[in-house]
Order: sequence, then C-alpha cells, then structure tokens
Amino acid sequence: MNVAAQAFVSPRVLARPVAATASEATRVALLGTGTVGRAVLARLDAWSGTALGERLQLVHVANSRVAVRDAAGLCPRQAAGLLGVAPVAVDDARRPAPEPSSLDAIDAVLGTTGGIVIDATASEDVAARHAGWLAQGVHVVTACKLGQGTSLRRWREIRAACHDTGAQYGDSATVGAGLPLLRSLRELQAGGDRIHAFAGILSGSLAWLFNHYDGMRPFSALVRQARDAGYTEPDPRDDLSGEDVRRKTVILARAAGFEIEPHDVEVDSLVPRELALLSKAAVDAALPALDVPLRQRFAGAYKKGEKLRFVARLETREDGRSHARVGLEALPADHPLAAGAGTDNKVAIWSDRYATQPLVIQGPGAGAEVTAAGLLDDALRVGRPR
Ligand SMILES: NC(=O)C1=CN([C@@H]2O[C@H](COP(=O)(O)OP(=O)(O)OC[C@H]3O[C@@H](n4cnc5c(N)ncnc54)[C@H](O)[C@@H]3O)[C@@H](O)[C@H]2O)C=CC1
Ligand SMILES: N[C@@H](CC=O)C(=O)O
Repeated sequence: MNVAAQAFVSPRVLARPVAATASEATRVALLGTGTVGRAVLARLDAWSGTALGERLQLVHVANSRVAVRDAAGLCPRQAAGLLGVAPVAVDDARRPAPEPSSLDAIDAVLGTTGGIVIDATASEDVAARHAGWLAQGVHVVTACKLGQGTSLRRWREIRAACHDTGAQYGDSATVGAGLPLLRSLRELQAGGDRIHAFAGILSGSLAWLFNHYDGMRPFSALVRQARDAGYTEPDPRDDLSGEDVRRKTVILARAAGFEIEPHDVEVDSLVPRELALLSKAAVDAALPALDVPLRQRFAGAYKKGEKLRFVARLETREDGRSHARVGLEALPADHPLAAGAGTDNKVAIWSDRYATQPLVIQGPGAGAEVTAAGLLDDALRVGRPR
C-alpha cells in the first residue's frame, strides 16, 4: 500500500474540531487521483470536522476515466473509495456510481466564479484549460508544470486571465513541491529587488537518486525505487531527461522576471537514445540502459573526490540577457549544492540585497504528502484568505 493510501487507514487529525459552517466553504474540484491526488484526498479527509476542513468543500473528484460529484459536498474518503483508489467504506455501495470523466463537467459543478480547480494530473488537456478557467473567475491550484512551464504564450494567457478576472493561480507545488521558492522570488521583487541569478537542485527524484547512488547498485534499480516511492513523474524519463527540471527552471525564471521559452534552457539529458525512443509501457524493462553510462560518470567523479548532482542554473549577462542550463555536474564534495539528503531541493538566489551571499532555500522537493500540502496551502490561500 502506498503512502497516500496508508493515510486513509490512519488519518492524522491536523487541526482543532469545530462546528460545520458549509456556507463559508469554497467549492473544490480535484483532478487526478494518482500519487498526489490521493494524498490530497487523504489530507482533506484528515481535516473533516475541523476549522481547515470547513473552508474547502469538495464537490467533484475525477481521474482520466471516471468522476464522482455532489453539489452538496463529497466525503473525501468516500470519493476515494468510489473511484477505487482507497479502501471502500461500508456505506459506499449506497452512493451513486461514478460517471465517465469529462473536463466539461467542471463548469457545471463549480459554477462560473469563485470555485477552485486543483490540478493533480500531468495532463496537457487539463493544463490547456487553466487560462480558460481563470478567465471565468475560477481559481486554479496546480502541481502540474505544463501550465506555466511550457510556451510563453500559455504563461501569458494565464497571467492575463488572472489580471482580468482577479482569479488566482496557485503554483507553489510546481517547483520544490511547495517549498517557498516562487513566493520568495516574488516577494523580493515586490520589495524592489532585481533577481540576478539562481542555481540549485530542482528535482526531488534526481536529488534522491544521486544522494543514494554509490556506483555499486545498478542506477536502474534506484530509479525503480524512486518511482515506487512516488518521487518521479508518471514517466520517469521526464525526470531523467531533464525535461521536468527544464519546466521548473522556466517557471522560476519567469517568476524572476525573465520571459524565456523552454528552448532557451540548455538541457543535458541522462536518457540514452534507445530509451528515449521507447513507448512508456516498454520503459521499465529498458531502464538498465542507464547503468553503464551512469557508472562511468560516477567513477570519473569519484576519482576526483567529487559528487554528481543534477543542477539548474540561470545567470544574467552584462547586457541583461539571461542564460539557463540544466544537467549533471561533478561538484567538489564540500560544494553547498552537494549537501542535502533524501529528495532535498536546494536553491540559491542572488538579488540586489543578496548580491554576494545568496538567499538559500532547502527542503524536500518531491513526494505525495509535501506536494498535497503545498496544493492545499494554495487552495486555502486563494479560496477565502483568513
Ligand atoms: N510526485 C511528486 O512528488 C510531485 C508531483 N508533481 C506533479 O503532480 C502531478 C501528478 O503527479 P502524480 O500524482 O505523481 O501522477 P500520477 O500519474 O500518479 O497521477 C495522475 C492522475 O491524473 C489523472 N488524469 C490524467 N488526465 C486527467 C484528466 N483529463 N482529468 C482528470 N484526471 C486526469 C490520472 O488518471 C491520474 O489519476 C504531475 O504533474 C507532477 O509533475 C509536483 C510536485 C511533486
Ligand atoms: N518528479 C518531480 C516531482 C516534483 O515535481 C521531481 O522529481 O522533482
């Protein structure tokens, strides 16, 4: 049983119980019941009957196949049971059967303004709708990077829609799985600073892999372990190729004031061509194609006392233009970016006030529970701020 499903078995009570006042609650539609979506449901379930739980009313939960909805409010645990992603409760049999999933249902269930869509998918179809929902006055809270981390055009549409309607876009979970990275960049600029540069570890799964890889165990075995722990993208090649880090770099860069396109980021992929060409279904069996090249890179670094880390960098040049790159680097063992444990992300930010000594933000950068917490922090913030 994975982490998110376990949370349904023994939910933690995270806040003080209070009497229900459903009229104050903001309607929420959750898209995605995978690793992150299940953890969102578990966290909402643990909030049932508490002050935090009163602020969000779950009315729709969907995955790519099926959806359940109830305008009067869904019990998160029951919704998970009905969708087959958690143990089924005794009285679930009396609930209406799930219906086929359709993104068109969101308008009807949330109404036109004030509700929140929580995007816990990795779906291009869902990301393509972010700007449209915002333009209707529906808030969007997302873990998916395809909204802000792809074309500049889509990023501008999202920003314009927020500007026009006042709807908010909660993106904390897109970089650093909820760490205060985007917020810090925005607050520095709101206080008059210009961002000069940033450098850091932006992938939780790659951090975990290179924190654990010792050249002895096959790298592919560790990739499977990271996937099973819920750290990788649905297709781990999105992490190993640097694409996920490219998207995060693009999101951070834009938040830092640099309107770059994805192709402006130089990417050094770890995925050999024969692995890149396979269908998603064939990837697992072919992961050992990573083993020899990674062992060679590890051995080269080890001989010099260096550590391998997958690093993202954005620098500004004298003409004010930015240059960004992501890839594997062999760092001296005492380099600040070589420190860290588990899935730690670590990002150094240089700005006017932090011109020589950077601001450094570090903490777990992947995993269902931290990501779900980041999503729900944003939902509470954009819904009805208190
Ligand atoms: N796993 C992690 O540590 C983190 C993940 N993220 C992001 O969270 C998102 C979800 O990741 P996981 O939960 O690991 O993926 P997953 O593959 O476990 O789950 C994805 C879910 O989205 C659903 N889905 C796909 N298309 C849909 C549609 N059109 N309508 C409704 N549901 C749809 C799928 O059925 C599935 O339930 C990804 O964008 C990922 O980049 C962000 C930060 C950390
Ligand atoms: N796959 C991602 C999950 C969070 O965005 C990562 O490894 O960082």
